[in-house]
Amino acid sequence: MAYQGSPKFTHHQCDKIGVLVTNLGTPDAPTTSALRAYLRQFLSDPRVVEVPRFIWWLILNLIILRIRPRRSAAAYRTVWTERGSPLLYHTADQAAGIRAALERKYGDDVVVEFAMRYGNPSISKGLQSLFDQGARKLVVLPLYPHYSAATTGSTFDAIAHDFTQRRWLPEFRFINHYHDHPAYIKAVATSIQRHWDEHGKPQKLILSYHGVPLKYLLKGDPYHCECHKTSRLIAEHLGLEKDAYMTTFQSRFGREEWLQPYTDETLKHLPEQGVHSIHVVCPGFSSDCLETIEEIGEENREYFMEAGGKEYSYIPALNATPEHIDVLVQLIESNLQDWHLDHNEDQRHALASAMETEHEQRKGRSN
Ligand SMILES: C=CC1=C(C)c2cc3[nH]c(cc4nc(cc5[nH]c(cc1n2)c(C)c5CCC(=O)O)C(CCC(=O)O)=C4C)c(C)c3C=C
Ligand SMILES: [Fe+2]
Ligand SMILES: [Fe+2]
Repeated sequence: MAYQGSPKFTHHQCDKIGVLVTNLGTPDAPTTSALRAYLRQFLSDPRVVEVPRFIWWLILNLIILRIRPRRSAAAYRTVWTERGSPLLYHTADQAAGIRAALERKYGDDVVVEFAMRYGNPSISKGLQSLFDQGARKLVVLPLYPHYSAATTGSTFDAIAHDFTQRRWLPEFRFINHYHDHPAYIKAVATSIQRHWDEHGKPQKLILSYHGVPLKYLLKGDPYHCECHKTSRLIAEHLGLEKDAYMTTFQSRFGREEWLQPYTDETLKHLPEQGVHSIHVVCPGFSSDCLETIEEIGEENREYFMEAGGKEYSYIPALNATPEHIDVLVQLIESNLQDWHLDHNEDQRHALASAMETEHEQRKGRSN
């Protein structure tokens, strides 16, 4: 087994802290073939679909990958922009915002990259870039406020898998979740309040989260509980009574039962219960993407209006707003604590040349 080394390392370089910001990933293009490649990688992940491998291989290859890519490509075309997929450019903008903020404070002692769990840019590419820039300590921030084995857990797997191929591992911190972090709660609540200042307050606020199969909750995944906690904290922040808000779960996939209540079914029935004006916010999505822009912004709006709803609006994700960058920088900084940053250039060079000499002498001896 040949482990990948760090050939670019020199003793003159200072140890840097690398920050890898990750997100789910998105297809390279809104085409059937790009969707097939993306969905194959995504849906082959045993963290995402917990069905016995051989049975799932048959279902995936004989049914899903023959039907879904074309349908999903058409959906992606409705949200695609000049900068590509919204998920990709929002994540790129978030990383740029974090990089600028950390650079102001730490100069080039902290380096920042972003990567995607599925598709491009890959996690291994992001890590390689950080190591090439001299990172010897690493903070990974998956942009998922809520922990689920299917998302955060799977991101950890990808990092760990990359590490199994490397010779020199960094010191490593992994941000597990931030669903109840006061700064995150405040940022989401403030964005809702701002939306209300502009558009007025609706009868009900719907907090819609991406669903997962019910069996994941029953097996002990904390995702469901964390989503409910986020909703409660946001409602408390906004001073909402219990009947003024509701937590729902969207983006169901396949036939088995997922977390309930389902967003689409809920919206189809709210008007008959006397609720005609709603705003929907998706606190689990750190960036707008297909599942918010198309599914919540378009599809679910139609369900609600067709059922007799009168007013509907989607409150955008935090994306790369300064308030969101602040939250993410706070999360990262609290994970840098006690990591020594050597700002003293002279001292660093003196130490490095002493080490270089020693290194050369040792090499000389062993020749
Ligand atoms: C098949 C099971 C799926 C599970 C479990 C799942 C969990 C999960 N997903 C997100 C966040 C996102 N998912 C997105 C798209 C998406 N999700 C699934 C399936 C599962 N997700 C599919 C098949 C797709 C692809 C789109 C489609 O074909 O409909 C996205 C958007 C990506 C984009 O490019 O815009 C996000 C974001 C979370 C947070 C989660 C569990 C906690
Ligand atoms: Fe998903
Ligand atoms: Fe729960």
